[in-house]
Amino acid sequence: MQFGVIVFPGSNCDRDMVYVLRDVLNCPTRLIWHQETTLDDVDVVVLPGGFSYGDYLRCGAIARFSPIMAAIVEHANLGKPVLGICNGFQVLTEVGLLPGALTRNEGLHFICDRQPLEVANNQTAFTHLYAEKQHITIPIAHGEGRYQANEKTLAELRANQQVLFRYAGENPNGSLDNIAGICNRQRNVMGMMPHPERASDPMLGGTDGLALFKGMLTANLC
Ligand SMILES: NC(=O)CC[C@H](N)C(=O)O
Repeated sequence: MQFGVIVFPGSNCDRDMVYVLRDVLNCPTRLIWHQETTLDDVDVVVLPGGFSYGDYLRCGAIARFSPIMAAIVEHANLGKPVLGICNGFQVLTEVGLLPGALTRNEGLHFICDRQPLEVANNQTAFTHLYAEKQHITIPIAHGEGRYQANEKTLAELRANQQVLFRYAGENPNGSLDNIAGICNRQRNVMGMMPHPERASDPMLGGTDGLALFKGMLTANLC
């Protein structure tokens, strides 16, 4: 199973992601510059965190027009897996592969902390190695992480069990319904604001993120 990690101008978590996938988990992984236009050799697409295009306009609003995005939309529409972390989650909502939007944090500050999360749904290819309602700790680092959606979208997310992670304890950014991560209705596209790649090596102080990547490897995704 080959992973492709997309690099936009301003991405800064792409190497961390490659380190986890290639060095920690031994998976074939390649970086994909945003100007590439095909994903033929890639099974799983990962959009990493960062500050694509300097977060101008809104986070992810410009990256959404990068040449590689057409191939990513096609990949997703074929039912193949796509994972977006933080800025990657923002790009996925901007391009319409995930519902809702990420807006300025309630406190209007960039926040960087270790954050407790609750696993809201473990019945997906991404989360099946976690226990239902398991509490984990994953770092957050964002300025626009406040998840928002209209009533209809929120009702659909709940009805279809598309909320995969919720903030536990204090809600750090004002996200609706404490939402930290969601998937699409078909369950092959997922996005989350916290950074599991920063919690996948004991050297970094925690390994609670590793089950997400291991889950993808063992889920028979492709
Ligand atoms: N770590 C990240 O990916 C940050 C995303 C984005 N630049 C924000 O501040 O919200």
